[in-house]
Amino acid sequence: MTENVRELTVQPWAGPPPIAKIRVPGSKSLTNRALIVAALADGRSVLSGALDSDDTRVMVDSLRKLGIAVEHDREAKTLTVPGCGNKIPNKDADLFVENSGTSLRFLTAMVATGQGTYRLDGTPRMRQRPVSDLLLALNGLGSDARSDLGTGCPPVTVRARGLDGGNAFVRGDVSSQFLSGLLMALPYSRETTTVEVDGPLVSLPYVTMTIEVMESFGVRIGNRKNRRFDIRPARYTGRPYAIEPDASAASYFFALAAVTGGSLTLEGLGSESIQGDLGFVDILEHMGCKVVRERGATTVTGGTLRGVDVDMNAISDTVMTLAVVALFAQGITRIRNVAHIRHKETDRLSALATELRKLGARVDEHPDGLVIDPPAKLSPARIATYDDHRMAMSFAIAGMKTEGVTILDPDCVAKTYPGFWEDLGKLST
Ligand SMILES: O=C(O)C1=C[C@@H](OP(=O)(O)O)[C@@H](O)[C@H](O)C1
Ligand SMILES: C=C(OP(=O)(O)O)C(=O)O
Repeated sequence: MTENVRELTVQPWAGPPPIAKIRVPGSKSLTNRALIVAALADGRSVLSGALDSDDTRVMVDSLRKLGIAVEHDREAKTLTVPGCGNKIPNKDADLFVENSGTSLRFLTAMVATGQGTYRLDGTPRMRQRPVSDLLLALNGLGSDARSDLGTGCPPVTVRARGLDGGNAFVRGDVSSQFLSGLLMALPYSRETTTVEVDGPLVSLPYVTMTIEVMESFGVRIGNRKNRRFDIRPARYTGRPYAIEPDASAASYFFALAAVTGGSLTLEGLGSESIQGDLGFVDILEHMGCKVVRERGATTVTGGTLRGVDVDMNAISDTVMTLAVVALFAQGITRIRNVAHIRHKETDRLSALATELRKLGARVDEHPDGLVIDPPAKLSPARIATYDDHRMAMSFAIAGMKTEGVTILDPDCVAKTYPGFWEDLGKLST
């Protein structure tokens, strides 16, 4: 790969298809959940295998501003969290979460369990990402949480006086992070709370993940039926907690195996994984890859690829990865039911349509998805990344198969995977 400050031209894979074992860094979603739950807990937690990236750094910085002295051992990849036993030490804090959706939504719910005034803000893009449905739910439980500019987005001020409990409704079709944030905070309400999801719930596996992390720290959700959750007052207990490698990050290596005909084993991501995004390999299998699922590892071996028609609502962080794999398949690929990805780091459907077209694909953009008709031969292109780590990492895989793919602003991968280019480079050496 040749690199300068602003762009990176990916060197196509040369030589026999890759056969390798890889371990990607820790899961962003598990690290940020474990941090919230450990911070509220009684006692100390040691999180091992934790991710160290922009999204987890802003979470750690925010917890420190709340007075919770999280220690980070970079070498050992551990975060040590002295739980505050739900007594958030600082009564006034300004939290800046850059463009981390999980941090913004989870911290907003967490601080509402405290007593004090907390302001949360982020990048200009974070200021366009919705949060009002979470604020409405918190206000229904006795909080005073506002979107300061009246936009329904950050900046947010929470004047916290603890949560009463009772009945809450939360919308589920914009982001599952509202519900996940609420669920993690609600054991600290004064009374039992029943949360009901209004309408459809996107990204469902992330809610299951939330419940599993809560259970690992000793809190069980009572009833859980028809998108209705009963949460009784309870306390988390600090503990050692091991974080799995990130399944969304793994998707780029699974995709590389798929398009090169190689065989890549992702270690630490086996049949026991609690991350929905590992389901990405099911789609690759459908497209013609061979998939071996074991305890502790998953292997994808590339084959002749055919287009698919797939609902990706549950695993939408891998939409961009699939869209790039679709460029190398025979026939059309249709991706459905992911309108919610227009609210993420960028409008991902629009960004994908624009950049896939630069490579020569014919793309129809629908309100909730894309239809991708791959070209006979890809054109060289300069790929804009829209400050979206997943645009950069996904289109890197196109560059591993095609001459002349240049990724603009490649460092945006730092949001979840600062070592991505290095890890990809190591495979070819
Ligand atoms: O809860 C989580 O950890 C996440 C939920 C998903 O967001 P939405 O629920 O907004 O789809 C996902 O895109 C994000 O990267 C992580
Ligand atoms: C959507 C993402 O992140 P978040 O919502 O946590 O900012 C992502 O990592 O793809």
